[in-house]
Amino acid sequence: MDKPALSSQEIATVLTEALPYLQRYAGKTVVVKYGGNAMENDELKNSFAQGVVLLKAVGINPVVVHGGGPQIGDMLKRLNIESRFVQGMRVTDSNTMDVVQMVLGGLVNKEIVTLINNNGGRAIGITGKDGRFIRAKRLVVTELTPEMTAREIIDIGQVGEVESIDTDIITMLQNSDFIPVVAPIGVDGTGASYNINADLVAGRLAEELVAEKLLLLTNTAGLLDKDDNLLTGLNSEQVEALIADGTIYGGMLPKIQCALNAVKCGVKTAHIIDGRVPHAVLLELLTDRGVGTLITGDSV
Ligand SMILES: Nc1ncnc2c1ncn2[C@@H]1O[C@H](COP(=O)(O)OP(=O)(O)O)[C@@H](O)[C@H]1O
Ligand SMILES: CC(=O)N[C@@H](CCC(=O)OP(=O)(O)O)C(=O)O
Repeated sequence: MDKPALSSQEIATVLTEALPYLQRYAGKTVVVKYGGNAMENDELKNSFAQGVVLLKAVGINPVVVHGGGPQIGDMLKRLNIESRFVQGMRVTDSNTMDVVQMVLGGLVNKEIVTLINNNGGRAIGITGKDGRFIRAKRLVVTELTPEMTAREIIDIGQVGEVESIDTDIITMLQNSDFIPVVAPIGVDGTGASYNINADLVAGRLAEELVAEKLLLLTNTAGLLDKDDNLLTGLNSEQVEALIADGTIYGGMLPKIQCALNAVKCGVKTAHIIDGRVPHAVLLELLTDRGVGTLITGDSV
């Protein structure tokens, strides 16, 4: 069925609605985290790539950080390697690390690069090992179960946290009109690889670049309350309360933590948005319609 055409006036309204946003964000950096769960189908992936290319074309600097958790999970299953998560992080032994590098650095990264390039952009895909630009260290995870008398460290293998980020390679690519596409793999001083949750990389990169915005695309309407209602705006105290009462759990934990850290560290706003909505990035950035949860450092 043909899509209903917009009238000329409606088209003009859409374009003029975008004008103040285009003026506000021109020359600014926007870090977009594209979660593996939001890469549901080809149409969605292509509309994401179109949005990123459009931003670059109008003088905004998008930096894409992608995940690929479900894609890693599928490949591990095909290879009969069992996988489990502890506090939202994939336990990563050396076989799993190999698969993480193949899937994130190879398949997913190059698929996004290809989609952006096919839509007329110029994307360059990198992992944190390129130029050693994401320095990582082992993430220490602890737990306290009723049987324990004190918190204990759990070994989750080659899972990393970001130690430092050298933004030179990103700014160099931006200045040459390329769109950086970053896979969340870090490296330590010995050259060992680390599997880092993509939200953590996106948040830290947004901080280091002092980005205007951090957009975290996921597979929910945003942050939901216990009755699945969308929470449109939250500050750090409200978020802490929702973590404490169990409303925020699993994969949403690193997402919300990195959004909070980012806004505390100078990123103007962070948004958790519905990556299942076609053109979610453009709707969030260039229209009056926000499409998810806004996180700010202060009261909202
Ligand atoms: N309060 C919450 N609101 C929305 N989603 C939540 C919440 N708490 C936990 N989640 C879970 O977090 C998931 C998103 O995180 P994740 O699976 O890591 O996605 P992504 O691949 O986009 O990073 C949601 O699909 C949902 O299952
Ligand atoms: C340590 C850890 O859990 N790393 C993630 C990296 C990918 C990721 O973060 O992907 P999403 O954004 O799609 O969830 C993983 O192995 O799944």
